[in-house]
Amino acid sequence: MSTCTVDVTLDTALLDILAGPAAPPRISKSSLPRRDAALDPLLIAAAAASGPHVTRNHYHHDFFPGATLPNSDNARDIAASTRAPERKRFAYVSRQAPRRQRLQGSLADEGKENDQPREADPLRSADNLPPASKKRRPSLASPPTTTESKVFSKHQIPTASDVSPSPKALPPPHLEVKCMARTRIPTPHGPAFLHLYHNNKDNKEHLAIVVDPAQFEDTGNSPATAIRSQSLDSIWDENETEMDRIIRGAYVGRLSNVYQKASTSPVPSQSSNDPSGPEGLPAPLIRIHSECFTGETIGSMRCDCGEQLDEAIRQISKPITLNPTSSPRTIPGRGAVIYLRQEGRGIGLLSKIRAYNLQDMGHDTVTANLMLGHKADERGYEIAGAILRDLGLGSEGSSCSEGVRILTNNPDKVEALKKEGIQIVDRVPMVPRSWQSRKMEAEKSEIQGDAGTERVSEPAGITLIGGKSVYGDDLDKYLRTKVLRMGHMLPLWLGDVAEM
Ligand SMILES: Nc1nc2c(ncn2[C@@H]2O[C@H](COP(=O)(O)OP(=O)(O)OP(=O)(O)O)[C@@H](O)[C@H]2O)c(=O)[nH]1
Repeated sequence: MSTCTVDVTLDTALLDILAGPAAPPRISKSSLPRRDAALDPLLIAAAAASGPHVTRNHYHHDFFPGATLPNSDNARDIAASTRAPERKRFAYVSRQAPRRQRLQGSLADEGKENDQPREADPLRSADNLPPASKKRRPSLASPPTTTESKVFSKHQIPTASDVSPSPKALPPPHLEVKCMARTRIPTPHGPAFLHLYHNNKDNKEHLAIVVDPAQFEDTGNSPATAIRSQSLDSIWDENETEMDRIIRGAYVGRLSNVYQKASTSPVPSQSSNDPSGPEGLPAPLIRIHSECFTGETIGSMRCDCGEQLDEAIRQISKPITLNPTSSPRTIPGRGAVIYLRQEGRGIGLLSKIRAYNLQDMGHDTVTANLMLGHKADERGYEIAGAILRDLGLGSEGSSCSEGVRILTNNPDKVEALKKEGIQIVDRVPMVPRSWQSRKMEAEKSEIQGDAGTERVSEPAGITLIGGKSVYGDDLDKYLRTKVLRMGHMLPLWLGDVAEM
C-alpha cells in the first residue's frame, strides 16, 4: 500500500486569491472556514444598474442592448435626448413605448391581446381560441376608422358582408378519423357506447355516443346490423395482443370479468339476411350535437343544448316495435349522437362568454357573434360525416346503408351531411321541452276549462343536468332567435295550440 502526500499550501494560496482570505471559524474548530469573495457579484450588478436611465420599471428591458438594438421592432431609446455623447454605448434601450403612448393605444387595441395572439404564442393551441386571423376584429371601444373596425350600435344589425371572408388556406389533407377507444356508459335512458375519435384536421377529440342493442351480441342473432367502428375493429399493429384490443374497446359481447372476446377485423355483419331488417325496423336515428359547456355542464338556461343532448339519447334509446302486424316484439332503439367539439357554434367558449355579455346588452345571439367578428355559425360537418362513415351509418355500401333519420331543426346540418354523402331518409324535429309542456297545458285547459290549468306531467326523460323541462326568458329568446333568424325548422310557440 502506498501513501500519497498532498501539498495543500498551494491550493489554499490560490483560494485566498480567488475568494478572499478565510475568516476565522466562529462556531467550532471543526466547522469549515467561511470565505468571502473579494468581488461580490451582487455588488457588481448593483453598481451596473445605478445609471441615471435605470428605473424600477426596467426589469423587462435588455440589460445589455447589444448589436441588434436600436434596430429591433418598436425599439425606443428613452435616454437619447438626455445622455452625454460619451455614454452612448451604455444606454439602456426599452422595447416598450412610453406608458402614456401605450395607454392611448390600449383602448383602440382592446381585445387584441386575446383575440390575436402572436404567431408563436403557445396558447394558440388551446381549444377555445378562435382561429388565427390576420384581420383585425371590429373593436367595440374604438371609433370606426376603417371598414374592418366598424362599431355596431345596438339597433344596427350587421350582415354577413360586414365580416370579410378569411384568407384562402392551402387545401386540407384528406380527412381521416380513427376511433381510439370505446366503452360502455350506463345512462338514465339505457346503455350507450362512447367512442372517442382522433382526426387529422383539428386537434380535438370528437365523440360518438352509440346506442345499439347489438353491441352486446356476439352470436349473430341481432335483428339489426351492429353499429361498429371500422377503424376501432381493424388491426392496428401485428404485435397487438387480444388484451390490447379489448382494453381499447375492440371487443364483442358484454365485457365482464368472465367474458372477454376481442373483435375480429372487420366484425362480420350480424343482421338477418334481409338488408332492410325485419318489418318495422326504422333506419337508425342520429343527431349531430355541438358541444356546449354552459348548457350541458352547468345547466345554463340561456340555451337548450343540455336538454337537447339528453333528449337525443332518450329518443334514440326509445324501444322499437318489430313485426307489428304479425308477431310484435320490442327491441331497444338504435342510433348515435355524434358529439362535435364545436363550442359556441364553432367560435369557442371564450368568444361565447363575450357574446353572452353582448346579449345581456340587448343583442341576439346572431348579432352578438357578428359584432365579435365571427360568423353567425362557424361549424363544419366534415368530421361528423367521416365518423358516420366509420360507423357504417348512412353511407352507400356501409353496414347500415338504408340511410339514417336525423334529429335536428337545423337545415344547414341536413344539407352539410347530404354533401358528405350521408343518406338522410327522414328528419325528426327537436321540439323544446318547455314548448311541449306548455302546449300540453294549453290543450288540457282547452278541454277541461279552468280545471285543466294545473301543470301536466312533463315529457318523460331525465336531463343530464337539471331534470325535466325548464322555462326562462333567456331560453325563450334564444329559441325564438333560432327560428326567426337562423331558419330552424320549428313552428314557433306563440302561446296557443294552433301554432305548434
Ligand atoms: N355563439 C353562441 N353559441 C351558442 C349560444 N347558445 C348556444 N350556443 C352554441 O350553439 C351550439 C348548438 O347550436 P344550436 O343553434 O343551439 O342548435 P343546432 O345544433 O344548430 O340545431 P339543432 O340540431 O336543431 O339543435 C352549441 O355549440 C352551443 O355552445 C350563443 O348564445 N352564442
